Amino acid sequence: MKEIKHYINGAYVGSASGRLFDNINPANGRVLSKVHEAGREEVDAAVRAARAALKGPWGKMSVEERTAILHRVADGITARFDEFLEAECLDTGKPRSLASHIDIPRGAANFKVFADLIKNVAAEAFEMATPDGAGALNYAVRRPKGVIGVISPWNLPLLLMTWKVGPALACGNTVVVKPSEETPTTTALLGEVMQQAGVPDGVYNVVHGFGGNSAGAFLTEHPDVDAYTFTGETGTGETIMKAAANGVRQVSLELGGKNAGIVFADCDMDKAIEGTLRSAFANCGQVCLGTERVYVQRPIFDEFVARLKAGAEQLVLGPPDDATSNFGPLISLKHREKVLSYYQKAVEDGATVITGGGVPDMPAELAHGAWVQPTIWTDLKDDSAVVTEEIFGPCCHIRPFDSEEEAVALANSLPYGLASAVWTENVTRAHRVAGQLEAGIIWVNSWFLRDLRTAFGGSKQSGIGREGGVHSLEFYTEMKNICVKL
Ligand SMILES: NC(=O)C1=CN([C@@H]2O[C@H](COP(=O)(O)OP(=O)(O)OC[C@H]3O[C@@H](n4cnc5c(N)ncnc54)[C@H](O)[C@@H]3O)[C@@H](O)[C@H]2O)C=CC1
Ligand SMILES: O=C(O)/C=C/C=C(\O)C(=O)O
Repeated sequence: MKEIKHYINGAYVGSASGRLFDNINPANGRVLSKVHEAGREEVDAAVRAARAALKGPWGKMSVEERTAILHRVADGITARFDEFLEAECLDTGKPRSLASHIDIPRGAANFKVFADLIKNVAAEAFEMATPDGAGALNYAVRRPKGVIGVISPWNLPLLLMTWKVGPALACGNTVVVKPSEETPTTTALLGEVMQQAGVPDGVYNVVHGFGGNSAGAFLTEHPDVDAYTFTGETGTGETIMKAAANGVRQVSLELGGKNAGIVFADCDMDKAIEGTLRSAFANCGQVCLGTERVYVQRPIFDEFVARLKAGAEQLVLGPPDDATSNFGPLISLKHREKVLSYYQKAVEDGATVITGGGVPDMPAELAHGAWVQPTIWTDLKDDSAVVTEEIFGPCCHIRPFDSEEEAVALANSLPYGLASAVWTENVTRAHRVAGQLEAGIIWVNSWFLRDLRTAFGGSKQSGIGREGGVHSLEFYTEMKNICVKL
């Protein structure tokens, strides 16, 4: 059986404790590999390696040399595209069509974009007057923040991990990554690519394990990490923030959502249906930006519900190696329990189940997989847990509204504020509504259209800080003002 080891100081190493855990294929429940679980000892070794590497060749490189290496990392991912694709699909069960268009290409792009950005970004300068008339000149320089702890989730493993590692390395930092215990493989594989691309030892380190009382907690409690970047559940974000408060370390948190889609009667119905289908069901609903609450203006409500139902029922469930499938399993049986508990709650709360609501019949070889039906409900009250809590599954509740004000109030009614989608052909209304929505990302007549130069992150309990473009540079560098008296 294949073993997945930590990658520390440029070498793959096992755990001193010898503790291993199973990496399960969620499509069929079989064990894919055995993963070494890091103890404090391995986490400490990884942090020490990262600290030392800041003072080694990496810290002395020019921006040009560093960014040339990051381009080679991106090219290395592309050269081994099929290996990354296979690993990501086995770990997550997601369709190849999805991972080959989004996850793996973004893994490479995340290095190129930030390598190019760091070369071209200017820093500020201010001339100031002084009483003696000679003046002074202030100018800013950016310096790496230091050792960055990266804690990444399982839904878009390579994409979200490199979204943090790409800019962190472009800015000259070193990293210790703790990938999700559910999806360790592509993060481990990236170590080989880093080595071949000429990334010095200790710059990219990986420790495997779980969250609480395991590698995740050991990393966030480690006093020699300078900052943390995390994507995942809001509660986990709170725990990490508390740990980071010791020593006043900075955090960038991209957390949960319960995102609203608002569909006006003047929308282009074909586009709204296509976009809402993707936003509710892509990646089996396991995208933090996904739409779990759909508000539809009353004149088109029945037609919208009927068409979304038809679209959901056309999804083809199947494992990644089935080229006809476009809908995979959830990440694990444990996560399926959580999603099914909301399916049950919806019925208890009086929902009309428009489609789905349970576990599909799958062929015998997939019977132990984490399969669940795409599900649509109507008729729930606004305070039902199904409508207010993040489910992170392939499901949405559709509710009618009458006025624009009502739709905005409903969308803004929860403590989350990650993303929203607005569907209307009225440009004035689109701008007006987008301006009022309390969310970090608003899509108008689209969903998951990503320009990596833009600010990305959540408001309210959906996160702290923004990454993307220059915002990533803000987080991953320390800006220093130098004031020269002339
Ligand atoms: N992208 C997103 O927004 C994601 C949201 N979720 C949400 O979170 C729910 C629970 O899923 P989990 O995998 O348990 O998410 P999680 O937020 O607990 O896990 C994400 C990462 O954090 C690590 N982690 C967990 N506890 C930690 C701790 N105390 N200290 C340091 N690191 C820790 C995990 O090992 C993993 O690498 C899901 O049902 C979903 O609602 C989960 C994954 C991604
Ligand atoms: O950076 C992106 O394009 C995608 C981000 C998606 C998430 O953060 C998520 O699903 O957790």
